[in-house]
Parts: sequence; C-alpha cells; structure tokens
Amino acid sequence: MLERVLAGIPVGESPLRHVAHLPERPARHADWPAWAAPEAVEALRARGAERPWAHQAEGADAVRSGENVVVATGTASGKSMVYQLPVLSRLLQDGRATALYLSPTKALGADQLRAIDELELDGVRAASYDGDTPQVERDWVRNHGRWVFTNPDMLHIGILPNHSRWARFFRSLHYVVIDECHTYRGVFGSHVALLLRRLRRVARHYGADPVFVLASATVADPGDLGERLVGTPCRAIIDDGSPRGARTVALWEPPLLEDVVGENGAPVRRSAGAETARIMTELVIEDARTLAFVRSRRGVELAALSAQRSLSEVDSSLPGKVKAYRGGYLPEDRRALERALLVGDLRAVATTNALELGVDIAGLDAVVVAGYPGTLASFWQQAGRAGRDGEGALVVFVARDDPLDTYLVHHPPAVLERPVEATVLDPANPYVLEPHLACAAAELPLKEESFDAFGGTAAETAVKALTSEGVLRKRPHGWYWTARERPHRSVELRGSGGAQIAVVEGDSGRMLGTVDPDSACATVHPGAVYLHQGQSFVVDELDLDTGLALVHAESPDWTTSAREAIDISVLRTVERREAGPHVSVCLGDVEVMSQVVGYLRTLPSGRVLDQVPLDLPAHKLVTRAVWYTIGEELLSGSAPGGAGLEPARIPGALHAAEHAAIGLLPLFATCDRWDIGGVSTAMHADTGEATVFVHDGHPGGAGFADRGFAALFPWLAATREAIASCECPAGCPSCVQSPKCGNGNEPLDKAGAVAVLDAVSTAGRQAGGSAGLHDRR
Ligand SMILES: Nc1ncnc2c1ncn2[C@@H]1O[C@H](COP(=O)(O)OP(=O)(O)OP(=O)(O)O)[C@@H](O)[C@H]1O
Repeated sequence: MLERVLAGIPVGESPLRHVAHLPERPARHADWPAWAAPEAVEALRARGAERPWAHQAEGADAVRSGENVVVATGTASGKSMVYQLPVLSRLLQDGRATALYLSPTKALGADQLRAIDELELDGVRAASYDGDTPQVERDWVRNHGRWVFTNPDMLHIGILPNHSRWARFFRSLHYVVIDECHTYRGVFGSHVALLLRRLRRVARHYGADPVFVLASATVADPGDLGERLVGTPCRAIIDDGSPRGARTVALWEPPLLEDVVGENGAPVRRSAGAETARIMTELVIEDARTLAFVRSRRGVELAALSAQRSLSEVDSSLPGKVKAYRGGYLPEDRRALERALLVGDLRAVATTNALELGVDIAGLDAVVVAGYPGTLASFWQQAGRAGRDGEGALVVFVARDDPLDTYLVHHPPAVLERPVEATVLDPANPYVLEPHLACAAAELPLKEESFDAFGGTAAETAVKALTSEGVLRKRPHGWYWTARERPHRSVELRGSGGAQIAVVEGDSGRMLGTVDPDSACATVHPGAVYLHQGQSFVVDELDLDTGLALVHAESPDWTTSAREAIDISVLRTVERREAGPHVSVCLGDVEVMSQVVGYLRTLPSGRVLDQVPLDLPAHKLVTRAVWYTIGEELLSGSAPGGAGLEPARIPGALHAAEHAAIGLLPLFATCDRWDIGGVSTAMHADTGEATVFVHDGHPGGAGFADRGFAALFPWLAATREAIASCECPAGCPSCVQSPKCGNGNEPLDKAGAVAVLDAVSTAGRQAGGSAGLHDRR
C-alpha cells in the first residue's frame, strides 16, 4: 500500500519522513468470572465474545468488588465489556438496582444503548434520558428506568436539580459509567469533575455510594485522571489483552508549493487535505479499505470530492466507493455509511473525528490522519481503526502547515515512542467552582462537611465569596440558595459561562447555534465564514449587547481567521524559578486585554488573499500564565552562552519563539493552540525585562499554563527543534507564523528565535534542569 501511494513521486521529492513497523500482538484470554450472571455471559458470547480478554476480566472483577475503575486500553479493545458485565449482572441479580451511563455526546450514548438493547436481556430496562427524549417517556424513565443513558448536560440541567423526583433511582444507584472520559479535559473537564462531585453528594443523600467505571482512550496516568474527575481514588486497568494486527506507520510532510506565496511572502506547503485526497485515491485503486481523518467538516467534504474526481478518471465505478462522514448527518445515514464501510461496499471514507469515538469500526486496511488531531491519545485512537488480526495495515500521518505537525514528522519518537499525554483539568478553578457550589447548594444545603468533596480550602473560599456576594445565605445548618430561579441554567458546561451569543440566519430567523461570548469576536465577527453542519454562512453583523450574530448562507472560496492584539499584565506571581542569573520562569495570574483587530482571508491553497481590518471592543480576561524573562546581557551575548542579538532583532526573535511555543504546548498539555494565547515583548512593564508569556484562554485558567511551567525546558527544547527543522528560509506557518497573530506575523526572526531558545535552554541546563532549579514561592 505504501509503495502504491508513493508511486510516481520523483526520488528526492519524497514526502516520506519516517516509516515504522509495529509488530502484531496476540490475544490473552481469561475465564468468565463466577459471579457473572449466566444470562449476561450468554448474551455477550452470542455477540462474538467467546471468552473475555485478560484486561476485561481484571476490570470487571475490580468493579464487582466495589473498586472505582478506569479502563484505559487501546481502540476497540472491548472496554465496554468492563462495565457491561458487572452492571448487567447486578441488574439481573437484584431487581431494584439501578445504574447511570454518561457519554460526552448524545450519538455515542445512543450507540451504547443500542448495544445493550441488542443483548435482549429481560428486566434491564435501559433507556435514554437526554434532550431528545419526549416528555411522556421522561416520566417513564424516572419512574421505571434501571439503566439510564444520559450526558453531562442533562445530568446537570435535568436530573440533579430535580433529584427528589429521581429518589427511587438514586436510592439504588450501584454504578455510574463514564464513557470516553478523556474527552473531559480543560474547562469542560473541570465542569464535569464538579458535576460528578454533585452527583456523588446527591446519591449519598439517598444512601447510595455508587461505584464509578470510567472508560478512556489510552492516556498517561489514567488513575490520576479518574481521581481528578470523580474525586476519589480509581484503579487503572491498562494491560491490554486484546489482539492487534501488525501496522506500518508512515510520517508524511507535503511538499512546498513552487508558485504560491503566503503572508509576508512565506512559502506554502501543499495542504494536508489535498495530499490526503491523493493518498485516498491511490489506496482505493489498490482496493484497500481506508478511513481518512480530516480536521474540519468542510475539509472532509472537499477531500471526498477531490478523491471522487480523480477516481472518475480511472474507472467510472470507483467514485461511488468514496464518501464523506461527519456530525450533522442524519443518524440513519450515518449508520448506512458505517455498515457500507464495514462490509466493503465503500472503499474509503473521509471523516471528522465523529468516527473517532465509540463507533464500532475497526479492522480497516489503512488510516490516513490529516493533521495532528491535538493529542497523541486521539492519534492512536484514529490509527487504531486500522489493523486486522493476522494482516498488515497502513497508517499515514500527513502533517499540516503548522509547527507542531512539522516537529512531529521530523521527530518520529515524539509520535511513536512518547507515552500518551495526561489529560489536564482543574476543578479548583474558582470560575468553575463557584457556580457549581451554587448549584450544589440549590440541590441540597451545603454543610461544612461538604467542602472536602469540593476541594477543601478552595471550596471554603468560594462559598465565602458566594455568601458575601449575596448568592448564598448562611443559616445555622449550612449555606442555602435562596433565590427562586435555580442557578443551573446560567452554568454552561461546555463554555466559560456568561450569556451565549446566538447565531441567527437573517432571512429566515432560524437559530443555527450559539458561541461563547469570550470567543464571539474571534469566530463570528462581521465577514467571518461560519460553518454549521457542513453548510457555510457569512456573518453580516455582530451585536454583543443583544447577544446576536446575524448570518446569511454563502460559500466563499476562502476561510477566515481572526487576528488578535493582546496586552498582558501580571496580577500575582504564584511561583518563580531562577535558571541562573539571567533567566527566570514564573507561573501566576494575569490580566489579558485582547482585541480582534481584523481577519485574514485564505484560499484552500494556502494563499492569503488579504487582511480586513475590524473595529471591535477589547475584551478583558483574568487567567493563568507561564512566562520567562531574559536579561539583556544574555540576549545581546555579553554574558556567556548569550544569543548575540542586535537590539533591533530582539522583538522579532521573541515573537517568533512565542508563536512556535504556543504551537508546541499541546505536546505537553492536552490543549489546542486555540485554547491558549501569548504575548512577547522586549521590555515588559511588570517584569522590567524581555518576557515571553503564554496564557490560558479561559477565565481562571484550565491548567495548561501550569503544565507549561512544569515542563518549561523540555517544551522550549521541542520548540527550538520545531523551528530549526523547518526547511523554509525565514519563517512560515510550519514554524513561526501563527494563524491568529494580531500583528500580521510581523516582526518575526526565525534564526533569532533559535538563538534565544538556545540561550534560555543552556541557562536552564546549567541551573540543573527543571528539577534542580532554584524555587522561590
Ligand atoms: N472478549 C472479546 N472477544 C472477542 N471480541 C470482543 C471481545 N470483547 C469485545 N469484543 C468486540 O470488540 C469490538 C470492540 O469492542 P468495544 O466497542 O467495547 O471496544 P472499545 O474499546 O470500547 O472501543 P473504542 O476504542 O471504539 O471505544 C466489538 O465489536 C466487540 O464485540
């Protein structure tokens, strides 16, 4: 297959940066546990699981014996059985017992519910309770449901606030299943962690103490993720006993285009999407069943279309064998596509990450990953769809024009040998904690004993703040919510809070969706191209006062990206480390003033059409940041190991180092480059020195800057490598240009950035690496 996709490319122009062969892994089996209900075992066997794999038996045993468990094994390793076996057995053996299943999306919940229904076990009474459940059915589920399938949003807004109507269910709650729990990261993860603390408190109120079963893609330290999410220790099951076929992994960097120039004359690479369409075409001709993961819905449609076009020139029967798949399609259409791919009627499908989670598709011949999906965990989840028992499979990772992707294809161990990342979330963020404590108090009055479950002193401080603001009232028996309106609706689990901006089609008045007020200026500014379920709209007007963005349907050729100008001031330094006399590294609270000053229009080829100025208000954000300062002697080179930069080059060098560092932080913290921002300056008023800041993009922070602080020197070393290994002469989107730079990517000094990062890294090494640095709190 690899030879086929490389055929016709002249030697010397090969985009292949590395090829690795991953060996086959045979299955390890165990026996069905003696406690399992025979009907459940029979039903699972009838579905093809003759005997459990070793990790399934280990996990299920632990759950049955009352341990909280997080199972973090590979894609399609049968994680569902780890909860299905103990939950079904309990429901069959105890006619009162109940269980709750939570999934991050309604579609995944529906898939898992269908899998349970197909087992046809009497008396289990599994039912979904989400936004789509009709009112009459809701009453039935509350009164009779035994295994309730829902999502965090519905638990938050529909179930916990009305817990007294769910008394029967809570009283007998034995198990809570949290599927795909690695998706609960960043601010969303912090919200879900607090929601689960509220759930445990309500369950305890009814005398139940449920066991938690979490299923996760492989993540580093799953036990820690489980404990952070649930608030109590979790045993990690990681020793994967499922079989896996051999795989070849190819790292691919699209070539630079000769006749296209980007911003400031920078070279542009062929887009990952175009390259992916080409690879898909070759694989279809080779008769390989292929899945291509593309980052955007629009990209998915374009890749499928382009592959169909090329195939029509080969054989008129081939274009029909390629399709697109993404969220926003009707469930029955999605099912039909999944089936067609599984049975081989379809040869290739281009998809968004909608096919990454939960959907039971595995054993394909090839997977193409177009652009790093943000985390290694996601990458392996996607790659895991390829590989059948006893047969080879191909995985191609195609780099996008971006520093992180560049770094990865040039540093194969960072993809192939690095442990997957830990999932970052911070339930102590006061911006998240306070509203959940208000919800908790509205559910059941808060007592001092409750503080421990919500983070101890952080919770106490938050409750005091809420009391002095008049949100809660202290009475002899605890803190009470006294307003008539409950607080739940004002807490947005998937956003940072505050009133959402409604996106409305001007002509029809149809509401398409909502966006976070914090990101509205960047995503729905006038002129922005806004995608909704694959359809393209252009924003006519953004009114922040009324919370309205008016759009009309239009599909221009270009995409838009907002440009932000940012200013930062230090409110409090929480931690500070000195790396020798000239470099210090700090973590603290900052105030970020940002303003969207314009937007860039870019063609799919990468060619930048123009920058359009905008006049929008500035936005204030109080959050966490990591920053390092560099003394003048080290920048100029008068100190040993210095960067040797003329004063005129310093701003460009720092700016370039900051951009690339933002691009590389996702390697160390599970964030997206859009979750963080940065500022660099040759002289900062608060530090008195040249400073590079990288800050969280959410109020109160989401834990990303903290991760950056903990891993600063490895992070800067990777940043330096990403810049140095890019072959462009003076900076391009693959290394130091940023897609959201408010200064139009000027000034940028690529060589200067390498010199600065070398000087800082040397100072760090001489000070004894990150572990040996002098700490000052
Ligand atoms: N012990 C077993 N023996 C044979 N097949 C099994 C066994 N356990 C599970 N399977 C099958 O393996 C496939 C994957 O199972 P499942 O969907 O539970 O995996 P998963 O780890 O949850 O997947 P994902 O990574 O997509 O979340 C299913 O088709 C299931 O029927």
